[in-house]
Amino acid sequence: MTNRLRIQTPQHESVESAVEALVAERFASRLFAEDPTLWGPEAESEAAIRLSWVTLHESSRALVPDIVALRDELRGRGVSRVVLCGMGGSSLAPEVICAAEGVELDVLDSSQPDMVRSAIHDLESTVVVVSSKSGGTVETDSQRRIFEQAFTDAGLDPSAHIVVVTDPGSPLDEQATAAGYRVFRADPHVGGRYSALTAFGLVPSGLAGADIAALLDQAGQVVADLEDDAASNDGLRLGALLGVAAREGVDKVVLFDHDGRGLGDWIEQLVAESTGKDETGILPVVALSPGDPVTSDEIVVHLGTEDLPSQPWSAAVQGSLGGQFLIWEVATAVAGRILSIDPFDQPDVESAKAAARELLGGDASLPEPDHRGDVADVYGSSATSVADAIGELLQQVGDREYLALQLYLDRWALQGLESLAPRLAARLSRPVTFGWGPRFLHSTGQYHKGGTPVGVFLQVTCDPAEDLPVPGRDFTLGQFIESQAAGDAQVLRDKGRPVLRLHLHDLEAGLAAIKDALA
Ligand SMILES: O=P(O)(O)OC[C@H]1O[C@](O)(CO)[C@@H](O)[C@@H]1O
Repeated sequence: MTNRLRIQTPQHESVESAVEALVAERFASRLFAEDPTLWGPEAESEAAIRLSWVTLHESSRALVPDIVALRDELRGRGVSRVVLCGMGGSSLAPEVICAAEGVELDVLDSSQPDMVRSAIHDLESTVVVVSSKSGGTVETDSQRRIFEQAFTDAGLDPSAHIVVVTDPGSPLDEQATAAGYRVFRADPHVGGRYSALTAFGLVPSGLAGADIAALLDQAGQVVADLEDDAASNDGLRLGALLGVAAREGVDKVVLFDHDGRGLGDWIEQLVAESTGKDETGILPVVALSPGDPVTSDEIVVHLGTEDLPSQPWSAAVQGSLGGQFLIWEVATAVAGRILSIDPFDQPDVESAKAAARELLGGDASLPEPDHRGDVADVYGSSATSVADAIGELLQQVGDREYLALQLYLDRWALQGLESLAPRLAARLSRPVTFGWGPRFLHSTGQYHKGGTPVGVFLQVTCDPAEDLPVPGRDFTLGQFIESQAAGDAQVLRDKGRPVLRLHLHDLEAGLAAIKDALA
């Protein structure tokens, strides 16, 4: 498939001169030579260990035969269902790769007890890929423990059904090696959100049946263009467009994927976690239809088409999936350069994790609700009904603000709730993002806490139908997800942002009340 980028901007000269400056300083060839000095002295040490993604189309080749052989061996044993346990960069790329090829992959990126429990079935024919770069992400570690227990209870050997992807020497590497699991060690010089073409993207996708060799070929085909110090370089042009737009205050990017492969969710993490820091950045807004409402501070990007949207700031990006991964990674690195931020760290993600750890470990107490109700408890508002609390929150969405809907619910069971976002955006005439918790904490979570401080937040949590203990830990998943929501709310409030949390005791009635109030 031909790769093609079309852009439209009212600031043609500024974008052109940004591209010319990048060409003059040989940004592209230096990036592909892994030059860590491109983002300034403060970013240099992190960049020095994060740039190997530019060569993955070649260096990841060696993985392909091993993954295909394991897939054949598993299928020979009747193991064909693949569940992926992993958060953010450890799960978003495989989700897109498998969706693009129409192969089944159950992506379990949640700590919601009902959702995790619903993944435990057909164990005899299931392989669980446990993916974590750091090897310390609590969601992933908890899922691993739960599956180990489930396999053992079913009389199955966990080592015959669990495959691990992690960085060499991580705590997970050590545990998994000791337990006799099959371990794929990823390239440690690639950050999570740039890891689509490492073992993190390839192992689960390949086991599920995707053509991973073709994906690497596709990436290889765009390298010559992307490393070229030329004004025609699509990575430079897209990055310059995003960076210049953000500098002009057009700092939200609406992403609509015409191919329906969910590429927007992958770009969302890449752009939000890479740029959303130092109180600046680009907020991605995933659109559900090409006609979703757009505000004047948004740039609209359509994926999988050559047809430019009609908005003044817009782009159309067409191409193979492997090519798109690389083009967006280069563009994000370029936008980071233009915004003078380090596109390879995520400094504010840790603050919410730390707050959740304190709440879970009993070092801090969970907040009491401001109002207790039969259907829902209210936190962060003096209102005594769902409708009034939401009404008050929406009052705080002014001309500069955006609203973030953050639902810590079972995303498999409640698919379709995403449509609340565009409907609300039409009502408010402001951008509205939608995130399933805790998935979004590893994606837009960095931007919400570290980016431009104009977010207004609605959190929804619920009593699980049935809680799930985490084997070997002194907490349940229900306690964990509540601590995650409360921890994130605490960090946001400390930063002066409005956060309303509605905790539903009756899921159906609570969601109906929320939908009514938002409508
Ligand atoms: O692969 P890990 O180490 O489990 O991390 C998962 C995700 O968590 C983050 O570190 C932070 O949310 C992401 O950058 C990363 O993709």
